[in-house]
Amino acid sequence: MGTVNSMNDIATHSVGARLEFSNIRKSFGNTVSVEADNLTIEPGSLTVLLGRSGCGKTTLLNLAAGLDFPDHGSVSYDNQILQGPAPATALIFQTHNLFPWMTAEENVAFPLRNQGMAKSDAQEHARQYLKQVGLESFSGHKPSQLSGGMRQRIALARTIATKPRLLLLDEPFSALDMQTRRMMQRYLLSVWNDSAATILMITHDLHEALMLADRIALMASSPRGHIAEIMDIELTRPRNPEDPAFRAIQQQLDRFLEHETLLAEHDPTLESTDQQK
Ligand SMILES: Nc1ncnc2c1ncn2[C@@H]1O[C@H](COP(=O)(O)OP(=O)(O)OP(=O)(O)O)[C@@H](O)[C@H]1O
Repeated sequence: MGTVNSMNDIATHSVGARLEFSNIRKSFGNTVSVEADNLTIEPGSLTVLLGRSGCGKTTLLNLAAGLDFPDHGSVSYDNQILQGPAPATALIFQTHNLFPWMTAEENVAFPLRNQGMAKSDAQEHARQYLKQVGLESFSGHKPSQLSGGMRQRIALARTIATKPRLLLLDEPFSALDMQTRRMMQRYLLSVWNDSAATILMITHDLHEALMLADRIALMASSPRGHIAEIMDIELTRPRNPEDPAFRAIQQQLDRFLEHETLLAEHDPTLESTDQQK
């Protein structure tokens, strides 16, 4: 579930957070999960992390959220080293984490009420955000009465309603059907345009990465979690998958992932570690 740490976080921030990973290394036992020399996520940017399964993407996202800490190096948020949960930050995972006993509207209103918003205002806001994800007529339904895709849309509405300065997304749309997925991508882009939030997102979907990102950080499996390359994606928006420039970058990314998969096939330590997950 998204977390926002202070009452002032609501609707008052217009500038996204700046993140900086400096010489970080994070291990679990003997497994190095992430090793990144330097990665800066500029305020208001939309960065996508790409890499094969098990290369350390989620670990990096957890470090950005301040839910975990590097063994070496540091993660800074607006030039302050993170020593606890990152402020004004929301996380969305593949699964939704809605409260099952609450209706869709109550779920979206809950964090707003927590931040001190009056009940009627929170309800009104919740209905507006549900409308934006096409679910206004389901505001009285409980999660169990809705499809997985609808629940994920409510989770996104609930998170966006809190107006985070940093939005961390771990494959948020991977469980959605293609049509809903495209709709959510458009919604995320409009939220990004309107809010100036900084977004750091993991996806395995190259099409999604190229439709959304203004930067793509390619993570390698060997050494695990190493940032192999950072690409600025300068395609004009709205993006067109038929654009030859779009397809050329997609092919380049495809080749990177193919190469990574081949490497992993020849490195049993990478495969066996993944299987432990
Ligand atoms: N809590 C943990 N305990 C032990 N090992 C872990 C832990 N978290 C991650 N790892 C290991 O660190 C490596 C990176 O995991 P991580 O989940 O960050 O990869 P990922 O790129 O997000 O993978 P996926 O795309 O499959 O979600 C893996 O080898 C994983 O097994």
